[in-house]
Amino acid sequence: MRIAVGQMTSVNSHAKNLSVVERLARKAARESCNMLFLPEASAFLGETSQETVAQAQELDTSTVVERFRDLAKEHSLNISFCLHEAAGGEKAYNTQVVLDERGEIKARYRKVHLFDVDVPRGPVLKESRYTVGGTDLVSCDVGGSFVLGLTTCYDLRFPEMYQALRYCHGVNLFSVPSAFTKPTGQAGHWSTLLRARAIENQSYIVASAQAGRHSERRESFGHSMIIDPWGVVVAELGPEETDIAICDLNPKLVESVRQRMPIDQHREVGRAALGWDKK
Ligand SMILES: O=C(O)CNC(=O)[C@H](CS)NC(=O)CCC(=O)C(=O)O
Repeated sequence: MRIAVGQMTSVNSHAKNLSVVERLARKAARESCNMLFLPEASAFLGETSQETVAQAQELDTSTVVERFRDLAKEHSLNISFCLHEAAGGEKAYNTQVVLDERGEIKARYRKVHLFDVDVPRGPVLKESRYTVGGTDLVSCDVGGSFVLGLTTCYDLRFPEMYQALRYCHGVNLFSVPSAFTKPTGQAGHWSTLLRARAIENQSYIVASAQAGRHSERRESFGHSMIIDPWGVVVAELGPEETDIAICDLNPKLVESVRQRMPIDQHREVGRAALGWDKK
């Protein structure tokens, strides 16, 4: 399966973001990719929480979702993208959607861990002010040989979520669409945690990131990457560019890493204390 990780600088306009997404999808299709992964808030990145909630979409009736579905169909491309989904009342879900190559919704994941953080030398962000946290772990089959585990941004700091997806859902590929802050990215958290999740779960990681300046008040770290199950960064984008990077995923590499280093059989605490097991 050939995949593309897409990077962009979303703003508070569906139309502007969709025209960038169209460009990335066209390029991914031209490069014979089967799947395109887009960052958190790929459809809309609000400058205020009120704006984000006001623009939240209903998946079933949204014309924005329809545009993504048309793109998937047109290019015969599986697409992972993110938007805020209306939750009723004053809040929204921070949702990742996976479309198949016919444009059908294959999976919907509502971000579980909300970023309520006073970032050292950075902004104070309080995601829970406008977002309702999800409660379900979500995975889906992609490309025949892969089980994709859906996670979003700040989830990256909660390794137990990745382990639950690996051991209970049989995941061997994780998506981590993100809008990582610059200070936490510059401190090395982004690449270190992504590589750790890949190594400890012996799985591919596709981390599509927002990049550069969205508005006067908001900037993201960029550096989208694809990491293989041995922890090697096999594709990476820069701090600001809008582009895709490509990788051919090899299911045999997952198998050989897991066979040579069988941590699934050695995880004494995981099995005894947590009771997680393979599906
Ligand atoms: O709210 C939106 O419009 C889009 N969502 C985000 O930007 C989210 C919540 S504020 N950002 C993160 O989770 C950053 C995590 C991070 O940077 C870290 O863990 O260091």
